[in-house]
Amino acid sequence: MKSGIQYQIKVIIIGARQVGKSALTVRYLTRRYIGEYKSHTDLSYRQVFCIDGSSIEVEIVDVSNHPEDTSVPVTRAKNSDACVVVYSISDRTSFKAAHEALAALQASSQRKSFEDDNKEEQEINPAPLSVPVVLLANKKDLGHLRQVEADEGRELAKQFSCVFCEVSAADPAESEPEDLAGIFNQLIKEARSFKIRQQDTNNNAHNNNNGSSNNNRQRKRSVYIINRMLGSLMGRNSMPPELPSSRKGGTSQMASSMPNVAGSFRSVFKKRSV
Ligand SMILES: Nc1nc2c(ncn2[C@@H]2O[C@H](COP(=O)(O)OP(=O)(O)OP(=O)(O)O)[C@@H](O)[C@H]2O)c(=O)[nH]1
Repeated sequence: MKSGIQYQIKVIIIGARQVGKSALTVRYLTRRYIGEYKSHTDLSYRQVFCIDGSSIEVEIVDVSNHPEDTSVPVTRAKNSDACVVVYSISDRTSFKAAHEALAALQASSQRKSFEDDNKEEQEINPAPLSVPVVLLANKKDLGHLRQVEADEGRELAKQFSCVFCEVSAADPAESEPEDLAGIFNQLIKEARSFKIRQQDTNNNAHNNNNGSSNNNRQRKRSVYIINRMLGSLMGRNSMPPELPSSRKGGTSQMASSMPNVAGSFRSVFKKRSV
């Protein structure tokens, strides 16, 4: 990390083709509106911001869509710290694509938490999105061509617990209460808090793992001691006795024929195990 930089945040902008992803990114970074962008590759912008006294290097990746592919390339959102999903209010297909993108993001969050959480609970309460997400309905200035109502966007955002805003890269006066810069800054702040929480969780998990490997080492040592004691009680080449199983409600053949040894085994086990 460069000196003076406290955090690095990667924000991914995804959405269907021609919804204004580049126009919104450039509007945020330069406060200007540039009408035409011709690019078939992802555009990456880096800028250092001072937000709430923290120096944050923000990388914004404006994800390009393959001209023949109508789906949103959600896999690009992997390894990002925040995500902006864009659709155009004058294009219902782009709204549908945004819905699919949010569902795919949620599915990938769910897969991640399935690996270590209670699966039944996950089925009842779907996992929240794994990174902070904002849903932006762009081209608000094109009200006369509107195909998607603001309430539909709001409802969709509610369904996926993300922030929603109708904006216009072309005409900022059309944006909802917060300006575009306010929305992006809020998202970056949220991503920073998210990252800090995640680092804390990882550190705790790491410490717990160290603790359990120490326990494992101690457990191995106690098993070794038990084996040695059994060896001296029964002679080197004898097989260790089976422990009497209280669950089965009976004693093993070996234990009943050698009650003293079984008793010793149990007391040794109790004393030495951890
Ligand atoms: N009226 C209006 N037009 C917009 C707005 N934002 C973008 N546009 C126009 O929409 C078209 C597409 O804008 P881009 O920013 O290139 O959209 P994109 O999503 O990056 O496009 P792809 O890279 O093809 O996926 C351009 O002609 C822009 O001028 C807006 O807020 N209002």
